[in-house]
Amino acid sequence: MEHPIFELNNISYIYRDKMETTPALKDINLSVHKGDFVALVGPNGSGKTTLIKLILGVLKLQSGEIYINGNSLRNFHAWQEVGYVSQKSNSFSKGFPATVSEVVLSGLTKAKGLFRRFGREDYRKLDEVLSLLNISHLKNKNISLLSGGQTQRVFIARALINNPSILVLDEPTVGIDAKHVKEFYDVLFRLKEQSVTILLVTHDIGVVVDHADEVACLNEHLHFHGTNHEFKNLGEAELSKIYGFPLQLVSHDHERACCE
Ligand SMILES: Nc1ncnc2c1ncn2[C@@H]1O[C@H](COP(=O)(O)OP(=O)(O)OP(=O)(O)O)[C@@H](O)[C@H]1O
Repeated sequence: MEHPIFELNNISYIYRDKMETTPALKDINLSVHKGDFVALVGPNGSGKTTLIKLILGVLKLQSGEIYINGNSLRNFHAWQEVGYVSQKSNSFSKGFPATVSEVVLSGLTKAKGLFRRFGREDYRKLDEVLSLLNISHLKNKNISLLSGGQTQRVFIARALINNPSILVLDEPTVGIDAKHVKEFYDVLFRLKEQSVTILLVTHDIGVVVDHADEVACLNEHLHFHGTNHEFKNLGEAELSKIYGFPLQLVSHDHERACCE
């Protein structure tokens, strides 16, 4: 098997301030391979954001190692390899005077620096990602005029314009209606076909298990990491143990939903 696109080895993290210490992650080991779509799930306060901040280099590693494409994060500079779409992307556009093209091209500043001019290859790449996300027709539109689902695609395109090996998405379907949630998963499916590795943080476990290849369940420890089929077969007792309250996966209308 190929070596993992990213690998977490014995990651632990504790928040410390003058008053208290809060353990957030304990001994996390996780390997993700090229083209995998992994859903990272867990209850509130289970360490998902902390883990993402460590992967994105926003928080400094305290113990353990993270490798991206075989390179240790401790001396990692190739941040254009890691695309990130935050939960807040949807609210970003309100009143922001920029076109879709400008927002997507701004994703290149990670690689090119703030004041570099864009060249022919940049515009070719822009057209490619807009087409991949079916938003070519919105190219010259002002971002503030887009719907939530369209805005979300623009920010995915912005993350993809650097050709990242990994795309990290933090709660991307919050505030998006059912139709756009479906379209969103269609987009992820297309990205997967292009061998983009996806790490999706979500509370929406009922929907995501039908789309992701693998599910990783966090609650300070990594309680489970396996295929979506293995996750669906977890018993009520195991799920409730991870979440800390009674929980089961139920099916209706061919979709699975998560209920207390
Ligand atoms: N800056 C911080 N200072 C101190 N403790 C923190 C800080 N950020 C998070 N924590 C604590 O670390 C633990 C993990 O938090 P984290 O935000 O990673 O969880 P999460 O799974 O992303 O939660 P949610 O689903 O609610 O967004 C929690 O106990 C939280 O209170």
